[in-house]
Amino acid sequence: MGRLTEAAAAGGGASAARSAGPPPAPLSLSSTSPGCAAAMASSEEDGTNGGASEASEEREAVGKRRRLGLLATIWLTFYNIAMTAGWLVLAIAMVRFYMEKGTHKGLYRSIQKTLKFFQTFALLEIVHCLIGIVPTSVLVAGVQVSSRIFMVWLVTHSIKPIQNEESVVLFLVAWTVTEITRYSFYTFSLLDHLPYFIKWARYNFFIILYPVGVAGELLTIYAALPYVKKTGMFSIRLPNKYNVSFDYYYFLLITMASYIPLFPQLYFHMLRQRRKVLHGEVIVEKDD
Ligand SMILES: CCCCCCCCCCCCC[C@@H](O)CC(=O)SCCNC(=O)CCNC(=O)[C@H](O)C(C)(C)COP(=O)(O)OP(=O)(O)OC[C@H]1O[C@@H](n2cnc3c(N)ncnc32)[C@H](O)[C@@H]1OP(=O)(O)O
Repeated sequence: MGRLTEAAAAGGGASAARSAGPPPAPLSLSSTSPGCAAAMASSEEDGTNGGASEASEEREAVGKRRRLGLLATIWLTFYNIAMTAGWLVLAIAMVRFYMEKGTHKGLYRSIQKTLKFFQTFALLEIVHCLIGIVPTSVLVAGVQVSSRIFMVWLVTHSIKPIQNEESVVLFLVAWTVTEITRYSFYTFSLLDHLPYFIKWARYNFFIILYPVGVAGELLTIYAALPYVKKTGMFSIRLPNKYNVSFDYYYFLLITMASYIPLFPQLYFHMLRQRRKVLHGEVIVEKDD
């Protein structure tokens, strides 16, 4: 039996509304539940939603907002405006730095406080999913946010010699452009005034920016390896009274390897979202 799991959201873009129905399955990176084969069908072809009028979309948006609750809507609007502003400040600081100095050396040092603050603040995204005020899967948001926190605090902040690597600029630029687009998308969606170019940017930029960001992150971890091996930082050697050992060098290697299964899942998740939001496709789950 086919089961409709994601309503086409083509017209109104993504409104933050979440409340009706249970939270997404937390144990799958996919937006579809395990054991089900997801089949994509164009709403225009099957007529499930393609003909929805603007009035019904508007009613749907209003209904969603009501269910979400005033407090959650106010909080999310504040959160998204603050995050858009934060990443804009970061973008301006980076452009100004490069224009004044003509080099990327010292860039990370000059913007690190703002970066750390706003990227760490993004941990709230996991909380938003957990308490159900946004419909994103906890696991998808968790992998996305924790990999960023890891890059910021346990790699770039902690391993000073790599801060001037070109790869750091690569992921900084990818993150910054992505987040300005993403948070302004959420903000305008909540305010029901989403310009098409922001929606378009949100669901097209990632096609290039995701691989660029991932390349920047992996190259930065790679550049850190010799230093980590030489210093033995964050590692615990035997013998010790707890009889535990931990090698940060190998941890970094495992983290790099974990991009191989995890990144494609995030990327394909975004491609599915793109088809849903820009092309009005619906996902129909088929139970085995
Ligand atoms: C401890 C060591 C860990 C190491 C792990 C190592 C493995 C790592 C592998 C992964 C690598 C990731 C690397 C990454 O850092 C690289 C980059 O980011 S490069 C830059 C490019 N990146 C991107 O484009 C991704 C950006 N990220 C996202 O889009 C999201 O974070 C993501 C969770 C991936 C996807 O989001 P989602 O599925 O939720 O889609 P939507 O955003 O469209 O949202 C769905 C609905 O929820 C509403 N929503 C969500 N958040 C909000 C909000 N803040 N305010 C209001 N509304 C929100 C949204 O509107 C949608 O609503 P609706 O369904 O009603 O339309």
